[in-house]
Amino acid sequence: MSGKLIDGIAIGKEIREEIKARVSDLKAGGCTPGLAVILVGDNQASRTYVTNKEKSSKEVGMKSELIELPVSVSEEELLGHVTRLNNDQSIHGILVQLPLPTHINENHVISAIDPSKDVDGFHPVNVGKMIIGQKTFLSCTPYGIIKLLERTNTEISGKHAVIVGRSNIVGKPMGQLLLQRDATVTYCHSKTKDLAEFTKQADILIVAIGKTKFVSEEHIKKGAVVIDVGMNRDENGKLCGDVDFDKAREKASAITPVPGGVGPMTITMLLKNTLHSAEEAFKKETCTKQ
Ligand SMILES: Nc1nc(=O)c2c([nH]1)NC[C@@H]1CN(c3ccc(C(=O)N[C@@H](CCC(=O)O)C(=O)O)cc3)C=[N+]21
Repeated sequence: MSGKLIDGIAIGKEIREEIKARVSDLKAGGCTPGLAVILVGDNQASRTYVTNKEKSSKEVGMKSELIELPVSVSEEELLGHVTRLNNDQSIHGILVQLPLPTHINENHVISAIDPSKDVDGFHPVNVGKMIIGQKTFLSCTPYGIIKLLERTNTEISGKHAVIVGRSNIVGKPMGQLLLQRDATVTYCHSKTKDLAEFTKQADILIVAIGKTKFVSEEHIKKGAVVIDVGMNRDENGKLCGDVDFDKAREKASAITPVPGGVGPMTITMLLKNTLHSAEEAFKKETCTKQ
């Protein structure tokens, strides 16, 4: 057996076409959705993601503002930029690219973003709303994975979802979103004993640990849907996931590749959240005329 490929590029493109149409409606009403991205330092990987985000936002007709700050920037100065963007009516989404240099407290920065512009869904208020099922910005990667499952008609209700990884931005919110959709959820992490015993029970296996080809056929139940959130570089500098794709595909019924799986969906959901924020501003008549 060879599992079906879950094509994040194609599904992302479909959703971005829908976003583009709605952006065009908003612009016809005089409101241009605006996304601001703050990039601190010059980490090459971060720069690549940020460039992709800018390109994609322009493609759907949004305004994109990149604020580049030196690695030596103080927390106070960074917070000053956040405050300025909070008060800028032409900006509907603010993203501070993580990780930040160690002399800056990430929690301070995330908490300073106006929750109504927190298109990453990282602000404690939005995380809280997400957990209790209130409408809010959902963290882009887990949200994108839900869309991948929905658009491939993967049943979630009653299924056993096993999440490997418990980060605040992927693993934890992922489990909550699946729980809301009536999955039975198991979290595994670096201290889990006998990982394969758990992952082999998964109908839906989500892997977000950041270790190249860590998960392989011995971890996977026949017919499982496998979602690879990993973004690693192998010894040749080639982008690869946390899952040994070729071996895992033999057992999976469907699987995401890296690249071309979860990554393009993350960016798409960021645009969707930004659109949403602009639509709310438009309704409240606080979206400035461009
Ligand atoms: N505040 C914040 N929000 C984020 O959403 C955020 C962040 N910080 N820090 C870094 C991570 C990483 N991330 C990715 C987004 C898209 C791709 C993506 O599009 N990947 C392509 C390949 C890109 C390539 O070729 O290098 C793919 O998988 O097909 C990857 C990674 C968002 N992040």
